[in-house]
Amino acid sequence: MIVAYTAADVRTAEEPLLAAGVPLMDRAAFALAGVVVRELRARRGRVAGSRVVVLAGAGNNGGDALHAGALLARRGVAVLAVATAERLHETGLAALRSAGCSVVSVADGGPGARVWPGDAIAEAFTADVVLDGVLGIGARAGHSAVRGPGAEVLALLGELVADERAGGRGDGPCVVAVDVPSGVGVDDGDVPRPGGSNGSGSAPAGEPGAVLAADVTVTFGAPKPALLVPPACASAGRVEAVDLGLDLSGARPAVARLEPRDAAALWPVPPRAAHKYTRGVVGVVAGTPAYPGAAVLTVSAAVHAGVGMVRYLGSPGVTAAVVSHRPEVVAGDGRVQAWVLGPGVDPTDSAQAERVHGALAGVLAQELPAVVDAGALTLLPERLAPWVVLTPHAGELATLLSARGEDVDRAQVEAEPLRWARRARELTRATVLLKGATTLVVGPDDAVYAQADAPAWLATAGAGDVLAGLLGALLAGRAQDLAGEPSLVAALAACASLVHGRAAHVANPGGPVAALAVAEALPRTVAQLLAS
Ligand SMILES: NC(=O)C1=CN([C@@H]2O[C@H](COP(=O)(O)OP(=O)(O)OC[C@H]3O[C@@H](n4cnc5c(N)ncnc54)[C@H](OP(=O)(O)O)[C@@H]3O)[C@@H](O)[C@H]2O)[C@@H](O)CC1
Ligand SMILES: Nc1ncnc2c1ncn2[C@@H]1O[C@H](COP(=O)(O)OP(=O)(O)O)[C@@H](O)[C@H]1O
Ligand SMILES: [K+]
Repeated sequence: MIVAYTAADVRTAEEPLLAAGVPLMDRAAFALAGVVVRELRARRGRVAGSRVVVLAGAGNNGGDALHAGALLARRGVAVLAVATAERLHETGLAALRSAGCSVVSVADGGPGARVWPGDAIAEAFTADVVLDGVLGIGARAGHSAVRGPGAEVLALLGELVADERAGGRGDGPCVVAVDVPSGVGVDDGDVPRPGGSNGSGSAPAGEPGAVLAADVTVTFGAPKPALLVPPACASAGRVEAVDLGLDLSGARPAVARLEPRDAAALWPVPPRAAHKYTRGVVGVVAGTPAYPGAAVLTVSAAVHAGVGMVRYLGSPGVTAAVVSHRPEVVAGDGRVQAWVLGPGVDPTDSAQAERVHGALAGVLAQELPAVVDAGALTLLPERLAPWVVLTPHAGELATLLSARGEDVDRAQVEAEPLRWARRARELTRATVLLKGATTLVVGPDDAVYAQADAPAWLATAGAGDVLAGLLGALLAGRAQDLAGEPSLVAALAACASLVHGRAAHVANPGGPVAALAVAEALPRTVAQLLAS
């Protein structure tokens, strides 16, 4: 599991080490320089003779970058530091100068010759590596946007680098972010607008913010939430965490990301003496005559995920389609350990709406775990419970929140997904799984998971139905454990997202996938996870 800690928790953990004179910055800079050396070797085939531009802000983040620059210079790299502030980290600047590097400044009164931002950008864009050490965890929450001349350099260089990457020429610089890409909301993953503020001013997904997107982020002590949470995580590139020996055992992880071995440990493997009822029964209310396919996809996923039994409830016509596709399915009501409610359910279909309401009453009264998706998201009572997992995409979350008095649209949810997923959890008391390229889960006690396991090929109609069926099977399979451990529900939701994403890879590595193929890849995916 990868766990991220807030800036405040990392600072608190640094304090005793700094007080004891542990040279944390030296460790950070040494590791940072090591990553740059590896990137230079891999991308340019050499270290000595390469060019590195260090963008350095006023604080310790700049200090890390300057010390790393000095170490690189001693290995024959031509290093130019560009100061984005009037004053730079003192020992970092001294180390850089004594290693023979040049320093220029885009800030008035800064060290070295004053240069225009355009000149600094030209130097950076033609370098082999750019180190982004403008701002780290010193960014103020809610106001993380870089201020001053550094903002212009980062924004324009960011645009050039993005264009170059999109063109696929491969001759632009490798961008290495120091600790975090400068300017992101460290704890919430926001990306501010160019020249703007955070919050409602955040850049909508897809638009560039004033952040220089990194190829690699070298993060110190522990990953920070922004490296896992969208939209900022899209600017982090590969994340390399450097162990500084911080003791974070007293701190609560702010965000977690399950890895395959975690998912394997969470997966319900039937014991020798299992029978279908001990393995769990999942009830599915999905599909309407207008959307029969959603029912087929949901039950297919549940069957392939390996549940003890699937019971299906729907109109006679849809039931016939379901059973003809999946003869394992049992049609009609009966006892279940978990429910999946809503895929392909048109809320105006009174028969299905009634089944959803009936199931929900049992869910709340008997503490039965449930997945609530798509059409059923508009059929909910005000308050739910943590064992209910809502699985909206951004548009559905905006609708759900708007129905509860929040003034928010899809673009705003995409700009601040963690904030709005948390708000939905607060308002409904349910566990919230917000689907996207990175899927967020916010569970009881505000536990947050961020999973990014899927290829973009998974963004296809019906993929959400597969996730709902898969998660329902998982909840049914672990229903007994859930009763005594409500926080498990969020971990299981994250686990389902991981398995779903990996199944898309397994279904057709490197190419397009159909939703049904993802469901059919589940048995192999789970087997691979359990074997690894
Ligand atoms: N402690 C250690 O030994 C270790 C620390 N580590 C490293 O230190 C980093 C944290 O360093 P930090 O605390 O100095 O904060 P940092 O991110 O450099 O920014 C503060 C400076 O930026 C300025 N500034 C603030 N907001 C701004 C804005 N919006 N736009 C522009 N400027 C802004 C602010 O100026 P002010 O606003 O106060 O005038 C201040 O000068 C951390 O990320 C990690 O890299 C690791 O090496 C481990 C060892
Ligand atoms: N860019 C992307 N990369 C990876 N996965 C994605 C991306 N966009 C969406 N997904 C995933 O694809 C699925 C789409 O689900 P959903 O929007 O509910 O589709 P549908 O309602 O048609 O089934 C979700 O699991 C989501 O996390
Ligand atoms: K930085």
